[in-house]
Amino acid sequence: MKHIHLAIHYFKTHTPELTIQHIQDSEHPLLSGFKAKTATFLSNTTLEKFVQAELLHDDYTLTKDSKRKLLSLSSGERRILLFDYLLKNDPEFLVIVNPFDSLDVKNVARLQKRLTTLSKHIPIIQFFSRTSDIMPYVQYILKLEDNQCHLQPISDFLNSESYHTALNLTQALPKPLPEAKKHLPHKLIELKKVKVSYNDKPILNNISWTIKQGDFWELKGENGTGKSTLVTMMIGDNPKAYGQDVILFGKKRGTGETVWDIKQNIGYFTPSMMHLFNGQHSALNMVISGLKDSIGLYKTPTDLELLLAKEWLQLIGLNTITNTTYYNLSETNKRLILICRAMIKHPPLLILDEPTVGLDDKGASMFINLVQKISKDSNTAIIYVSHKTEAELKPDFIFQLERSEAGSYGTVITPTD
Ligand SMILES: Nc1ncnc2c1ncn2[C@@H]1O[C@H](COP(=O)(O)OP(=O)(O)OP(=O)(O)O)[C@@H](O)[C@H]1O
Repeated sequence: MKHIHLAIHYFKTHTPELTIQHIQDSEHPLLSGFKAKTATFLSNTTLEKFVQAELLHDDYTLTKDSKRKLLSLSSGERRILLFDYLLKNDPEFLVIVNPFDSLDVKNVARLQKRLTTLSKHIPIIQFFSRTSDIMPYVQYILKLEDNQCHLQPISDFLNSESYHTALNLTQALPKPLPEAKKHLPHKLIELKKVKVSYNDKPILNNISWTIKQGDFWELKGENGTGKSTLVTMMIGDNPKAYGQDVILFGKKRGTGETVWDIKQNIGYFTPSMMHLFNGQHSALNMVISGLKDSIGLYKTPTDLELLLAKEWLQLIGLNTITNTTYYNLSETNKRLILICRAMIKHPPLLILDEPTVGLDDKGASMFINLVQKISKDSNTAIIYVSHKTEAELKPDFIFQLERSEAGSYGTVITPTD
């Protein structure tokens, strides 16, 4: 029997669970194969349930063989474990929600192969953000309109899609406030022969990396090679930096500087921090709050601060929505606002950890445009961590982590156009 496989554009406003309910209730003749079947969800929400079960009830279902806690695994390792577990249990039909997020190229290929095999035996529904993630076996795009299911052949959908929307970034990047100017060394970060191991397992081996003012770096490496570990060394969050040759903003780690001193110099963004910002603050106040290092705004801003935040919103074309509640913005606009919030102080270093995960093609393209603008027009150094190759990114250098028995070692690559 040939199964129907669907893809659905993933919007955070519609939970996959509710959409699946509509599909199962639908009388559409092509959807009858989903009725009265139990869906297995390969999703972050499912993963989060296992994490909570571990934290709250000492339930080690996923990690009982590895004897490691889920939270001590890298984000890719966690997802692979979940997929292995769920796929072993003979699902009746599968719902996969952005299944390739946080996976390296090899793991993506491995999962694609397994899904292709499974598609011969069970129906699969894929929620996607990036069109390039849609699996070749998918026959229809499903759209919900007024709770009714509409199917469009995949070829019609792909022919009608326009993938890239550039942000019209003609304006200059707003300048920092005059008092924000700081004297920092040309070499912002210096790591020399850094080693990290966890429970005697070597993770990083002799990593030497210098990040200078204004550099634009992409940090790459397979799942579990130590990218996040390396980032935590730089943002002052990893005690393993003590006693090693780690110089952050001119000061050797462990010579009296506080984590706060270090973080003052860093703007940081990763999608998992989005949940911190679900308050009722306006878009404008969210940007200004970047000057105060607070989540919302609790003090009346000065006229200069207001003007500066408006310039940032104007840069990204959102000057008409200054008073809109951040919560009600689209996913893309929320992220653009959070980058402006991180950048309003012109921090010496901006770290973006898998920043486009969950964005659709247009959103990712706009986001990358803004990152490029920041790299060209400011003295802020950027570290961009990602598995996804974004053709438009164009970093100055790539720091590539390669796995070895003795821990990962790092290679500097200068991309050629
Ligand atoms: N606290 C910890 N205890 C034990 N092992 C750890 C701990 N933190 C990280 N590790 C291990 O160190 C290795 C590197 O993890 P890290 O999160 O830095 O990798 P990564 O390159 O960011 O991976 P990914 O691409 O999957 O996010 C992994 O194998 C991880 O399981």
